[in-house]
Amino acid sequence: MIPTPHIEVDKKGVIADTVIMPGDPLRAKFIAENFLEDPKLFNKVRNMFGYTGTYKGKKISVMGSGMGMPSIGIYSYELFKFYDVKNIVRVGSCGAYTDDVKLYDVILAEAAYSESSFAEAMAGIKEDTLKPSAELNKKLEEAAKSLNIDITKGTIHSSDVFYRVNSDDYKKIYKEHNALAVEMESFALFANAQVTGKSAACLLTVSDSLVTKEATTSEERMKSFTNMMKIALEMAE
Ligand SMILES: O=P(O)(O)O[C@H]1O[C@H](CO)[C@@H](O)[C@H]1O
Ligand SMILES: O=c1cc[nH]c(=O)[nH]1
Repeated sequence: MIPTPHIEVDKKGVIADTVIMPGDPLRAKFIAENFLEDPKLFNKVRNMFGYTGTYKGKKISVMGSGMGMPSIGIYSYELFKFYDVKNIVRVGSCGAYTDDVKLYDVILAEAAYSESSFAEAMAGIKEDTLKPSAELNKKLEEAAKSLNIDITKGTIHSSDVFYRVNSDDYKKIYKEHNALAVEMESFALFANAQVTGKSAACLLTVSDSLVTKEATTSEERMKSFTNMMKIALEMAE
């Protein structure tokens, strides 16, 4: 079924085996324009920009996912199921739940805990914690090491809500699930990888802290989170 309702590509092979996937489509544009050689725009439906180019000679794609599980649920499923994409590496921003991680630190998700009904609605998956591909994580760790970039490994929280009436709710989630930080997509991405037999992983950069209330600007979030981008690209290479 190509093109799909949300991706206008009508041929297989235009999108690479590995897709680097930030939430923000402008971050996808930034990665394509600053890191890929000869990037070609393949999708602009709903301004969800997707590009294919090469990195150190290897074909690679980068595409935005939008915010939240319904959005990444659509894009990652279409990429895995209809465009034969094998690997999706999310590169996102997150809010720290603990002082152990600081602004700009890079986190490699070892598991995503969520209260979301996405996985159960999608495929009857009842677990509230889903795992990324162990193989992709190993390669991402090796890539980070080769680039001399420190990463923190641990569980993350994939939340359906950005704003909570009780802003201290995170303390309970941190305590019960040992989640280092919060973002809004990985649980659905990992569920779709499981359902389609493909591979997914997630690197996050700490954009703000629920503990200290420090925060980066939206400009910084779009452009300065380059360490996780370099790790993901190096892994694909
Ligand atoms: O920076 P991205 O990848 O969009 O990730 C985080 O930022 C958004 C919220 O501001 C959510 O999508 C969350 O997961
Ligand atoms: O989902 C997110 C992303 C960044 N910061 C947060 O507090 N939540």
